[in-house]
Amino acid sequence: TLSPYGVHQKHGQISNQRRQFSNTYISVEMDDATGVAVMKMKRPPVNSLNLELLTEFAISLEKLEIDRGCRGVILTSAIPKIFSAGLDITEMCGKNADHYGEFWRALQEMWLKLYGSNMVTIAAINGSSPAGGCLLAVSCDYRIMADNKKYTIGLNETQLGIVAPFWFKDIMTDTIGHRATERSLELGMLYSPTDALKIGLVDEVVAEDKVLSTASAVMAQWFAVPDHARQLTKSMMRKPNLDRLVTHREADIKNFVSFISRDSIQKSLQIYMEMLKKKGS
Ligand SMILES: CCC/C=C/C(=O)SCCNC(=O)CCNC(=O)[C@H](O)C(C)(C)COP(=O)([O-])OP(=O)([O-])OC[C@H]1O[C@@H](n2cnc3c(N)ncnc32)[C@H](O)[C@@H]1OP(=O)([O-])[O-]
Repeated sequence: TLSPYGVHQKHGQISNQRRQFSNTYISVEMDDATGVAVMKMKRPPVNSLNLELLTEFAISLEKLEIDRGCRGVILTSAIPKIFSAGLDITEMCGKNADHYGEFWRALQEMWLKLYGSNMVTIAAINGSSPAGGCLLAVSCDYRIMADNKKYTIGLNETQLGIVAPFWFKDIMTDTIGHRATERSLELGMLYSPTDALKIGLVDEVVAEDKVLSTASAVMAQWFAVPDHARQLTKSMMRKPNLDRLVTHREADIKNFVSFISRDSIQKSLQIYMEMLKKKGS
């Protein structure tokens, strides 16, 4: 009952169809022949992660997780030149404490689903990927970035006067090591694809038009390993980080809400937003 990619039989027959579902900000194309879903973020102009996008992201992943035909997800962007600009700064500015709490909880939820997924997750980074965009990429099993020196990736939070929480830091440390993370996070560094490859922040840099095809080829390699063995290994590697957030989830929300509500932090974010708008005009 297994195809060459190990696709399970569903409803008694192997289906050879592409299925699509689309929300406002996320579209998913599921290929039943390969067991691979391509999940695209589509929130112009820069795929900034607002509450709705984060919620749709978590729901879409959950749907794929329970879909027995789906073994892997390629995460990418429908917007040229931008993977994701990270958290939507307007969600963290001028709102009330309840809103900040709800927003942070949605971010945690999305991350627990993505980082904790049983599926093979591959980030096809087809554009810039700062802060929360980098978090998405680093939470996947494998990262392929488009070779364009205008694109950058990294956790640049300190440049905005804000601080990446412990769970961003933990997975960055697991990816590039303690010393590189310390320097990178303190300085809020953004790396070109070549530099990101050098420090191991991405696994491969390929021509822009080869990002998706490379992701499919890498997926086939990961599918060659029996699912149960790969999944148990992934869980063994990632469980401590997942447990740490689950255990400290409420404290993490409280911490974010009190930090982001400070006048000085609100001022920093406003100045950063004005700078972004000036640059764009
Ligand atoms: C608490 C700790 C955790 C925090 C984690 C985070 O992720 S913090 C987030 C850290 N993230 C960053 O530091 C990334 C900041 N963004 C950038 O560096 C660049 O936008 C870019 C390189 C992603 C794209 O460059 P480009 O030249 O292609 O595009 P452009 O620059 O011309 O922008 C177009 C429009 O989008 C707007 N807008 C942009 N980003 C955001 C946002 N995150 N949110 C909201 N809005 C945003 C921008 O103002 C402009 O609006 P306008 O004027 O049309 O009304």
